[in-house]
Amino acid sequence: FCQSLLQTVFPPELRFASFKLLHRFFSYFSSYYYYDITEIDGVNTNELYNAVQLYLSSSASISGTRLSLTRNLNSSSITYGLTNNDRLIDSYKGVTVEWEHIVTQRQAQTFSWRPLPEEKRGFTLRVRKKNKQMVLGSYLDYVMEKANDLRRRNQDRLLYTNSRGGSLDSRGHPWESVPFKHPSTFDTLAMDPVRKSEIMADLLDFANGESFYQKTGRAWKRGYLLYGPPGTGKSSMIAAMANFLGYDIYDLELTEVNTNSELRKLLMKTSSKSIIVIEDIDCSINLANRNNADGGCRRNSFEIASPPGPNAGEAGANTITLSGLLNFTDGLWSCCGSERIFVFTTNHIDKLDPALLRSGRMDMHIHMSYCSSPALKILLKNYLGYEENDKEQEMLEQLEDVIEEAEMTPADISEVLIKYRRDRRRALDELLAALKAKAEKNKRAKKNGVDVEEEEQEKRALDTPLEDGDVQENCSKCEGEDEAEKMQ
Ligand SMILES: Nc1ncnc2c1ncn2[C@@H]1O[C@H](COP(=O)(O)OP(=O)(O)OP(=O)(O)O)[C@@H](O)[C@H]1O
Ligand SMILES: [Mg+2]
Repeated sequence: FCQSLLQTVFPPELRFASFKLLHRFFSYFSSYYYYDITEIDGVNTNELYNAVQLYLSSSASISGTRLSLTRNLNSSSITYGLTNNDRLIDSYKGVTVEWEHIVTQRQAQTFSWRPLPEEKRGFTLRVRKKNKQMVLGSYLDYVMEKANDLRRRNQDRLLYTNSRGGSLDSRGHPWESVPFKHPSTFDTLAMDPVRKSEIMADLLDFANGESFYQKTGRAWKRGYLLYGPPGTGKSSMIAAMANFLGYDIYDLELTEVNTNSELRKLLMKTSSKSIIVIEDIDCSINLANRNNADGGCRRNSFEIASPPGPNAGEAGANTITLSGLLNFTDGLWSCCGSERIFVFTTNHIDKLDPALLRSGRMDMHIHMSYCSSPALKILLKNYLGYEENDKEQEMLEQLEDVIEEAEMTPADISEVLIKYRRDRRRALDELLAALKAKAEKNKRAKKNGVDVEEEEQEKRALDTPLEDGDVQENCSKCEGEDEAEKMQ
């Protein structure tokens, strides 16, 4: 009755004006500002709405009473969202703000090119007047940044390969991507724990170092060289890095790339927050140490050795030079994107030119070596569920006595543990026997001056059955080149 009375006595304009006056009056005396962030801004989606939804999802998952659950395409994680009129308190650098999620029914729609959703959704941000500047400035930037980070982490990792060499597909992309779900993490990686935490700290420093790189005027990139015998965990380390940082991986097969400009196109099409990997760099780059006329040694010009091209007649080296690669990794091209990690792996660090190894290129050299005692404990724990204070303590001591001399790779040790994983005692006995046999062999070899590693690789190469047209590859896949040429 009152409402209808009001409507008859006061015309709509007067009512609207008085509401506006009242609103002004209250907001003048209120100590808060209110900011509305609607989901649809006109006809476009409001990016800030999505970012707030994602940002609050992490805290909502903890304190929200009624949540909406979503899972995006290509993601294995669930995102929690606030539902109708739910509110959340957030604090940032000592400032408290309140978020409220408002969901209302949309008035019946007149014709619209893009039908709008039935419900009108939005957030209202309540901020103390004195904190307005800080909230509208760094707080909202922080929300956007956290939301981007969450979005990336929620998305599954992608592995990009340049299987087409450097040529572009119909969309102008030189890379092909597949979902990358590699189980390797720093927990599963068997290596010295001290070294492992140094690497993780270095990676975090890099990922959180945007302002440092800006301040020092350095390109926001970092190079890691993983070196060591086959089967020591170099590729596993790369997967662990990607999972640890939530970065995608670009597996760059240099021998598929023909020219420096193709290489540049490939590298410029990589996204930030990614790891660019060149495995077995000593095999992809043929160290051609050329002497110039007067016999002096010109700066090594490296040509990429490549097996004959797709057409039988095409043979010989590509025109990519290592300096072309270094020009990119050195940052000349990092203008097109930052926050990139380069990882080169090799079985033979001694074959690499110091120019490649200097800091600023390969900033951190990581030696993935034969299994040590601390690494063995990690493998026993991961494969057999073995804990330090288990009753087989005496057996562990016997293993530790022989592990260094045996010089066995984690790959070989994992093989023994996998084979007998259902019978822990048997696994430990078999492992001890294998370690003792290897240590014995090393001792004999040292006495006769034989390089066991080389011998093992040749044995492995001979054991691998050759397919038709397959080229025998051994000794870190590159020394065998002359044998390979002979066999062609
Ligand atoms: N340090 C390690 N920790 C845990 N597992 C390992 C480790 N090293 C090797 N492995 C096991 O051995 C297998 C081969 O390891 P990986 O491919 O990482 O070796 P690699 O050093 O890259 O060898 P290559 O030089 O031949 O490429 C992996 O699947 C993994 O299960
Ligand atoms: Mg590898």
